[in-house]
Amino acid sequence: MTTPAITANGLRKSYGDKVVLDGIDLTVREGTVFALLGPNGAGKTTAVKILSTLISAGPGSGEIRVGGHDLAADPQAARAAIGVTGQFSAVDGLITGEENMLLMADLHHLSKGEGRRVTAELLERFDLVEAAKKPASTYSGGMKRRLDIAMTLVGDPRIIFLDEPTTGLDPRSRHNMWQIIRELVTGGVTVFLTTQYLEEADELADRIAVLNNGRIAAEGTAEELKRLIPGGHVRLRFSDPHAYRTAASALGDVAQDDEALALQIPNDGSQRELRSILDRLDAAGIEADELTVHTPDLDDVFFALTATTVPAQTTQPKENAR
Ligand SMILES: Nc1ncnc2c1ncn2[C@@H]1O[C@H](COP(=O)(O)OP(=O)(O)OP(=O)(O)O)[C@@H](O)[C@H]1O
Repeated sequence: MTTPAITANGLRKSYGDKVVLDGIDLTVREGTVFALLGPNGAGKTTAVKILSTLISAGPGSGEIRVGGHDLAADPQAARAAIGVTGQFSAVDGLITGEENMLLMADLHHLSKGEGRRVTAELLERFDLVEAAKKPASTYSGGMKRRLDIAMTLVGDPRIIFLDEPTTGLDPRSRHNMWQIIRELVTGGVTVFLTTQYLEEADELADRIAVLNNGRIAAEGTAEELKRLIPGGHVRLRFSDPHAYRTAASALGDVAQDDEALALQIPNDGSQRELRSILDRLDAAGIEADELTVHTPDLDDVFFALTATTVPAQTTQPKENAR
């Protein structure tokens, strides 16, 4: 197994007596997208700032490793492996997109020729050739974000932190950004993303952690998280009323819709529970005309986990599935 791109144990940070991160553990596998989700003020940006060496972790934090380097012992080496874009963007509005890129190439000590070559290639890749000679302040939100990512890639980072990369973008620009992120990952880059958009995490992330009240309220794949909360069910529809009634009695505790000849059975979406329903139908010699599995969407999960009345869960998602 390869070394994870990022690991953090017991990450803590307080401002005065306000505890922002209360001991969070994170592991991000290489070449994957990890999404840190949370409501406003949950501490997402703080976590990104610590992991990307912009601020130090609080006292009592455990070991943090980024790109294989211990952040406390060798922050410089970790810094060389990462790129950061987002709320604290490096784009200078007063100079052109191209000049921003060339400046970045200088910062990375590329030769003049190499800097120009990389700049031209990235401007092309991020569809910024036409705008290259215009001041960055004239760019749209989507163009600025693309320039920001292009600037980050000048240093050829293996790990990229994207802090709310699509906040404020229109749907088309958001989809463009998602495509860019997917291409980065296809190229082997690890992406650590923060977002308030559940749809974004659902679309992009291999794993999602929900941050709430300074702790990880839950972590897993989108599917695992959706299974954490009630509301999932299997719906069976029949065309034959006799089969419908036989199924209802074979399955026992089910909600019946006599008009639609449909049965609704509470289910966590797991293969085991689904098999048990199918086995009972088989044993009764009945076949449904239609079977659909409904899992709650990530919105349901987010609201359930970040509601103030819900206590933090720190165990593995699968064990909390029911
Ligand atoms: N430098 C600072 N000094 C004092 N408090 C701070 C500082 N930086 C952040 N905080 C506080 O820490 C908490 C977490 O902030 P953070 O920016 O990490 O949240 P976030 O999850 O990124 O929120 P958002 O989605 O609104 O960006 C907030 O209550 C914020 O006010």
